[in-house]
Formats: sequence, structure tokens, C-alpha cells
Amino acid sequence: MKFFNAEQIYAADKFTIKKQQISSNELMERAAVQIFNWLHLRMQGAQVKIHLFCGIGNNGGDGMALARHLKEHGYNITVNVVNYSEKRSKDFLINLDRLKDRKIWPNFLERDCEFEEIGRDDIIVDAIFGIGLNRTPDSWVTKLIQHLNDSGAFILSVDLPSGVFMDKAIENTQAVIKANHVLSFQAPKLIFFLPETGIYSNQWEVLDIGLDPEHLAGLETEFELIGKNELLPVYIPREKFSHKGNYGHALIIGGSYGKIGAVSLASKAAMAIGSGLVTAYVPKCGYVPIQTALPEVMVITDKDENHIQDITFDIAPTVIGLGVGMGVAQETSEAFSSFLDSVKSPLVIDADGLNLLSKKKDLLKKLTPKTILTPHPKELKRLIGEWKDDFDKLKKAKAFSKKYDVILVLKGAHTITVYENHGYVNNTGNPGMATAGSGDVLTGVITGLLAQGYEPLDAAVFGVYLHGRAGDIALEQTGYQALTASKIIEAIGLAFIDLFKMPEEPVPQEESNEAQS
Ligand SMILES: NC(=O)C1=CN([C@@H]2O[C@H](COP(=O)(O)OP(=O)(O)OC[C@H]3O[C@@H](n4cnc5c(N)ncnc54)[C@H](OP(=O)(O)O)[C@@H]3O)[C@@H](O)[C@H]2O)[C@@H](O)CC1
Ligand SMILES: [K+]
Repeated sequence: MKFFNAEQIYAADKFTIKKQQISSNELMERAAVQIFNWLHLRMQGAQVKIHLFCGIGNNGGDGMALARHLKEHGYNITVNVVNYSEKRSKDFLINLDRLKDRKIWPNFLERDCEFEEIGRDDIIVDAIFGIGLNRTPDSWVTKLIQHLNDSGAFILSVDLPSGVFMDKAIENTQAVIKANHVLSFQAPKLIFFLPETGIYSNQWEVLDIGLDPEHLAGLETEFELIGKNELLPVYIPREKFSHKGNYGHALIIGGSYGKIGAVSLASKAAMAIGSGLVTAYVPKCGYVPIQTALPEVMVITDKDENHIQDITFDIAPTVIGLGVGMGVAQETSEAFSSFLDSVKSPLVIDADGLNLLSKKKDLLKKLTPKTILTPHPKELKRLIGEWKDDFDKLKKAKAFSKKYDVILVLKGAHTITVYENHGYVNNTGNPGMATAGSGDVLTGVITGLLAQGYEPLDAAVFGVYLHGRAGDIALEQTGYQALTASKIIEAIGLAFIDLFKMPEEPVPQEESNEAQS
């Protein structure tokens, strides 16, 4: 699913209005009816107090139109206009008149006015600002926003939480609505997925308001949300007459005294994701543990007992995953540098491999094209330097990817894979996966996919998705706290099977008809 920017949404509005021969007000009405149906289905006429706060633009217009529908269905509402500007939009004014025609008189909120009391059990509809926000709200609007956040009431935001910009960082965190639920029109917004802005949208849902699908499909976007629809075409099916040689040979290089488990996890994950053969390259102390724990995996040992000192081998792996548990000893660093002089295979580099690259940035130039780097935030900072905010981070990551021709997997709650000018946002995974060894599993997963012939970018995006999905499936048995890296590996098979499950049944007809009435 694509993430559109504000200009693309405005243009899609215009295009749709022209093509479907409707007025902009009719489009607003569609949006408002969708929100009304959502609320009505859940509230079934309950007399909980609903406080609507509407701006003077089209986000406010959505709120005014919603107020009319709520009133007509007997809901207990108060309507407030947050009068932050004289420049009211045409469709806001039309909907204000329609409210007045029905004898509903909104309270007009201005600087220095008193705000109405809101109970903890009430509901707030936030339609103050939408995608048109272009500067930080005034201090009195900020105070109102704080008043709403402090009320403890359930906040439903229209399109996005008021105070979040579509394309830049928040300047004053006090001036942002903390939404319990966001009903976003047509497509999700990138800001729901970035840590600094995502915290303002506890939950979100997309409402289809019928913008022209062909027009939207033709738009180029910098970011997209990854789900089954994006990945099914990427999946490489298993051929009946194939053999293990068709599925590649993954070599996992890493480990040091006390950290052999990292290689064990990565190798096991590479096997579970379907690599034909897997070999682990470890210091001598890793030989017995890996041979004992993983009968399917072959082992090559370094000349040293405790640290890797010389990366040479006489096998021809399809792909190499390097760095997990490896340490940053001087000898390891030198061995890594001379290994990069001759390596031709595709590479996945994680953990201490990344730390070594950060220490000697010249090594980045020696990487095979489209090497996949999988940094967590601290490792990323060492690689690309400090960033000001999430948007700056993405900009720097793109520049870094272009400069060195690498694929960056920015690990986080919503991992984003960046290649050149594009970002692929993941939507699987859960906080239980913030656990030791989870990253080692991801390295194994991506390496194992590359071994099977997936293109590097596909392997990275698909690997991140499957790793997260396996974590979600494992969570059902373990809960957040007891989720371990080994449990993620065990669920990889189910993550593949889940890829081909049909989506859940739609809501039965009677129920959806009720919502329209
Ligand atoms: N296809 C869709 O998705 C559809 C979208 N629809 C809805 O339209 C919404 C976008 O509406 P919108 O363009 O009127 O902008 P909105 O956010 O209401 O802001 C209003 C104005 O406020 C101003 N302003 C900005 N910052 C400010 C500040 N700090 N303090 C004071 N003023 C400030 C700025 O005007 P300016 O003063 O800069 O000229 C801005 O224009 C969208 O989110 C969705 O809810 C649906 O109706 C139908 C289909
Ligand atoms: K809003």
C-alpha cells in the first residue's frame, strides 16, 4: 500500500471530483458518512456525551458533517468550532449552515475563552487540523489540545491526530492530540509508522472514500507499506523436481567466546527459511556447540580458539551473512578487511560487522553491490551519524544507501528497508521481539532467502516481514515476556503458511445494513 503525501492526496481529490462528476462537498459527505457508520456500528445509539472539536478547514468540515449525522440519529453531542483563522473553507461553511438549519449552534472557541468540561467517560472527536497543518498551532489552541489530552476521554481523530505534520517533525509536542483511534481517509499515513509521530496514533484504520483507484495506482511514492499483497508476487515456489542444490548455500560468519549462540540462531534461522545448505564459520570454541545443537548445519572453524582471525574457506557459498556475535577485536577487524578484498558473493552484515564498518568507513567501498546492512538505531547512528528527527533519519539513510549502493534495514517497531530513494515499511512484529537474539534470527532469515535466489531488496523486505509474522504467531503461545529468539525460528514455517491464508470473512450483510440506517 502506498503512502501518499499531502499534494498527492489533494490532486487525487481533484481528479476524483472531476472524473466522478461530484462536488467537493459530496466527497466530504462520503468521508463524514464513513466516520458516522464506524461510530454508529460501535455505539448503537448509546447516550455517551460526544464532544466534537472542528477546525475551520476541510478537516473541520468533516467534523461538522459528522455532527449533523450524529444529531439526526439522536446522539448526545456538543459542537465546538476552534476558530483559529478567518479563512474558513467553502465546504466547512456549507456544513456549518446545514447544522444551523437543523438548529444546532456550535460554540465558537477563541483565544482566552473557557473550555467546556469533559468527563473521562465522554468521547472527543478531533477534527481540528488534518493534512493542511503547515505551522505549529497558536498557544491558545495548544492549551485546548492539552485540555483534551488531559481529559482522559476517548479521542477519535479524523484523518490524523491534529498537530502532526504530514512531512516534517513535530515542533511542540504539547500541541498534538494523543488519539486513541484514528480514522484515516483512503490510505494510511507514513507518520503512523515513525516512532516520534506514531505515538500520537494509538490505533488507526483506513476508510475508503472512493478516490479514483486507477489514479492512485499510477502515483509514484517514496514509501510503501508492506503486506501480503506486495509479497505474494515475490514468493518463489518450490519446484517438484528440485534438489537442495537449487536452494543455495548460506554461510554464516561470526561468533566469539561466549557468543556462539548468535551464530547458532542465525544458522538455524537460515535453515528454517529454506536455504538448501548452511555452514557456520566460527572460532574453534564454537565447533562442538554448533555441531551438537544443529545437526543440519556444517561447521568450519577459524585458526583461533576464541576470536575470528582469518576468514578463509574452500567452499563456494551462494551468500554470506556476517557479524553476529563476532566481536570487534583488532585481529577480527583485519581479517574482515582482507575478506572484503576478495569477496564476490552477496552479503548480509549485522551487529559487530556493522561496528567494524563504522570504525573504518573505507571498508564500505569494498562491499559487494546491494549488500544488506541490518542496523538497530545505535548501530545506524554509528554508520550514518546523528539525525535531528525521524524525517532527517530517513533522508540520511537514503543518501547513505545511494552513496555506497547498500540496502539498509532500519530495525525498529516498524522496520523500514531503505534502498536508494525508496522505503518499505514493515507492519508485522511486536514488542515481545525486543529480546536477545531476535536480530541474529533476522540475519539468518535474510541470508537464507538470498541463498534461494531472492533479489537482495526482495530478500530484505520479505525477510523482515516473515521474521515479524513468525514473532506474531509465536506470541500467541508465549505472550510478550516469554517470547524468545528460538520461538521466532520455530514459527517461521507457520509464517510461510500464513502468507497463503485467505483474508478474514467480511462483516455479514445484515450488520453492515444496520450501520447504514
Ligand atoms: N481525499 C481526502 O483525504 C479528503 C480529505 N478531506 C479532509 O480535508 C482535510 C484537509 O483539509 P484542509 O486542506 O482544508 O486543511 P486542514 O487540515 O483542515 O487545515 C485548515 C487550514 O488551516 C490553516 N492552518 C494550517 N496550520 C495552521 C495553524 N497552525 N494555525 C492556524 N491555521 C493553520 C491552513 O490554511 P492557511 O492558513 O495556511 O491558508 C489550512 O488550510 C483532510 O485532512 C481531511 O480531513 C475530506 O473532507 C474529503 C476528502
Ligand atoms: K484531526
